[in-house]
Amino acid sequence: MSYLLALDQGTTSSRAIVFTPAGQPLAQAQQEFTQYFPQPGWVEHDPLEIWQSQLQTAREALARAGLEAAQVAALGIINQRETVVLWERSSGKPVHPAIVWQDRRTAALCEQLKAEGLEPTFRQKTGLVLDPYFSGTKLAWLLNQVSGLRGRAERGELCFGTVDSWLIYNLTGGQLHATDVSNASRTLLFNLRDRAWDDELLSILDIPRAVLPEVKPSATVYGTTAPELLGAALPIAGVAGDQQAALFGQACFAPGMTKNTYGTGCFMLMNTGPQPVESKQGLLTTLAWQLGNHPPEYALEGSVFIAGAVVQWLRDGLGLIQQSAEVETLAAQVQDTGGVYLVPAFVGLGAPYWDPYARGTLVGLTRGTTSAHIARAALEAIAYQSRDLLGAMEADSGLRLSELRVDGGASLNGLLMQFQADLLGRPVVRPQVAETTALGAAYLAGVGVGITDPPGIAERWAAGGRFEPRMLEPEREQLYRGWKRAVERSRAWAE
Ligand SMILES: Nc1ncnc2c1ncn2[C@@H]1O[C@H](COP(=O)(O)OP(=O)(O)O)[C@@H](O)[C@H]1O
Ligand SMILES: O=P(O)(O)OC[C@H](O)CO
Repeated sequence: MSYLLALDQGTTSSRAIVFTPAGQPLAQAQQEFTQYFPQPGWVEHDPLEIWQSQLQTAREALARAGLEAAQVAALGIINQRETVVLWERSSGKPVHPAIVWQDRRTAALCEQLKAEGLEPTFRQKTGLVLDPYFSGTKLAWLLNQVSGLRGRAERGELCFGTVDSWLIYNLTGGQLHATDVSNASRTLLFNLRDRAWDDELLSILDIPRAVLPEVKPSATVYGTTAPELLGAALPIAGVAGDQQAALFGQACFAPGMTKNTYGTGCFMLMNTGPQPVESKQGLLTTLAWQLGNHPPEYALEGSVFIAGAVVQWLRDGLGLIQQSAEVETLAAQVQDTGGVYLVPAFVGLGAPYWDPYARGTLVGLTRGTTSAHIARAALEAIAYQSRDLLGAMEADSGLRLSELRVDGGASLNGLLMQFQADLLGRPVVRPQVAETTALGAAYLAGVGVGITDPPGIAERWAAGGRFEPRMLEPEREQLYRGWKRAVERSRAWAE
């Protein structure tokens, strides 16, 4: 009876996993969906394809687990964050393709807001920076650029949501227009301390309140699914952004505990406890979660836009490998990159640089450079970007990390994890259950219906692989200096 169903709506695929009450995955289903690149720097998804793929995976996972929906105690939703969906309140029809977090179309609007001196206001109230990454300027773009939408939004005919809201709306048969605090904290419209939509920010971006969802805790009963969808009315009891959910799934409950997720991008989050910590190093301050009526917890976050996606580029763009996992064998053909650095600034650079005009750069090539050197440079770039984040995080928090908990698709790569440990000079630890983000969704839902709690989750967390640093400090620092030089070459390129 107390199985938990996690819906993990990621950037490139929808996934559903059924977990046992003890947090072990029982069955899963996954579906990739289409990525649209209508113009350079633009990235879109079809909201209906997101919904359909998510629903199908939920049904498949339940079928594979051999469970009736009625045996599931609760459902949790976690999602790619910041991506904007706008739909008709009455019919549920999207009025535009979803604008994905990676989309850079609002770079000029962000520049304009900065030129008007508004960045400190956004930073102080939301913990974010003025970068096209976040939802607010994407929603403003839709209302300003697509004919007819503003009037309809003002009349209350449209709903805005991040992907969690879109799924909640569909799962409840159009009954609920809601989001959780962690997703709201990624919109540029939400006041971190008041935990409410902020009138001043709404007015700057000219967003009518009527489009906004109701904001709720991350673990609480939102409502129930329409019974015909999954075969029973399941309580939706956990909702969070996927990166915050991974922090939860990694049991990072004490201030200072940190995880890094290596998926499409790389997202390092440090729990900072019940108070938001302002970053001086270009990191974000974000809401980690709120469990029922308890006070919320906050996190510092470093967001890197391209991590595992650089491996996809080696596969799909360059054709160097057939499958992502083959990158490890190719990179292992050489001992080092032979001085080659790849800066994967394909959609600009996120934390701590925040340069939407940076572009991908490959430097240090010689006649001796082979595909193996490039593959190795691609993997190392993921680790260098994470080192940038860790350095910033330790400077902001004043803490020194004793180890880094890792998860996500690319964390399965042993060569990358060893290089990461070497480059950080700290142990890197992978948990036994690799599906940490989905596990976070299940746990949040479990907390929402009162069948689990953080101490129980922390007790169940168990280490799987552990990578000890082996590199000597002079080599580590020399390599890292090279990376910093390479980053400089990539910057302000598309300006
Ligand atoms: N063995 C591997 N080595 C490096 N990268 C990998 C490996 N396996 C998968 N990846 C990368 O990990 C990413 C998928 O991880 P996942 O956690 O599922 O991401 P997301 O949730 O962002 O879709 C892809 O970008 C893929 O290229
Ligand atoms: O889809 P993922 O797992 O790469 O996560 C995307 C992030 O939530 C974007 O902020």
